[in-house]
Amino acid sequence: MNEQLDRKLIFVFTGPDGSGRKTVADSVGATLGIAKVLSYATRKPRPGEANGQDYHFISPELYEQFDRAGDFIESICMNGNHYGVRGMDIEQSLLQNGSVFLILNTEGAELLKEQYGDQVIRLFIYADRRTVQDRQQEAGVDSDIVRFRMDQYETAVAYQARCEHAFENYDLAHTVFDISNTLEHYLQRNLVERD
Ligand SMILES: Nc1nc2c(ncn2[C@@H]2O[C@H](COP(=O)(O)OP(=O)(O)O)[C@@H](O)[C@H]2O)c(=O)[nH]1
Ligand SMILES: Nc1ncnc2c1ncn2[C@@H]1O[C@H](COP(=O)(O)OP(=O)(O)O)[C@@H](O)[C@H]1O
Repeated sequence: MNEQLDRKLIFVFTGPDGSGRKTVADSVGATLGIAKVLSYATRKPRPGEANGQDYHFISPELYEQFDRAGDFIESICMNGNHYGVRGMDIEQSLLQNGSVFLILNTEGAELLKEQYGDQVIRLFIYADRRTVQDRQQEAGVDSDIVRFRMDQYETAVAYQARCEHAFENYDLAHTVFDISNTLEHYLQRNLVERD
């Protein structure tokens, strides 16, 4: 990757499903004016979700086409649905927008770190098991999906040790404030280094 892109940062929000990664990430992104790089997903949008806002919702055929072309820098299959990020989207957004953020499960966070090294800052978002389960149930997530996700809870929590930062998420405003402060330090340091 060229030197200009090297200096920009890729913030990856990760952690257990239901911990609040999307909610927190979108709020931090809006607070700091950082652009989101969206994943492509073959699942159907849920009520309230929009194409181009939550995911690029695409058909399995188009997903397969991108996959065969080698577009996905990382890709997973979960509950019969495919999710992936195109490397070209990350690089284009870094060029156009400066630093960017993504929301990924722990495997995706690890693969991005392997690929982009020091440019990737992993932000681990967590809450206790009971809270995470209750939030998903309240949000109307299908009970089979909640069960599947809770089976992965301990494995996901163990990934905290590998992340650059970890933030508990109980009081949303507090979480967003803490993370925004942390990221501002990175962004300012990069500006100074560039002078
Ligand atoms: N590795 C990877 N994980 C992803 C990607 N897009 C979404 N995910 C994660 O895949 C899991 C399943 O997503 P989904 O059931 O749709 O839940 P959502 O988080 O409510 O969208 C979640 O943990 C997502 O964060 C991706 O491109 N790569
Ligand atoms: N701090 C919080 N307090 C209460 N509810 C929260 C908090 N953060 C997120 N939520 C809610 O929890 C649910 C899961 O959050 P979401 O951002 O979708 O999690 P994830 O992306 O980690 O799966 C959503 O209904 C969201 O509104």
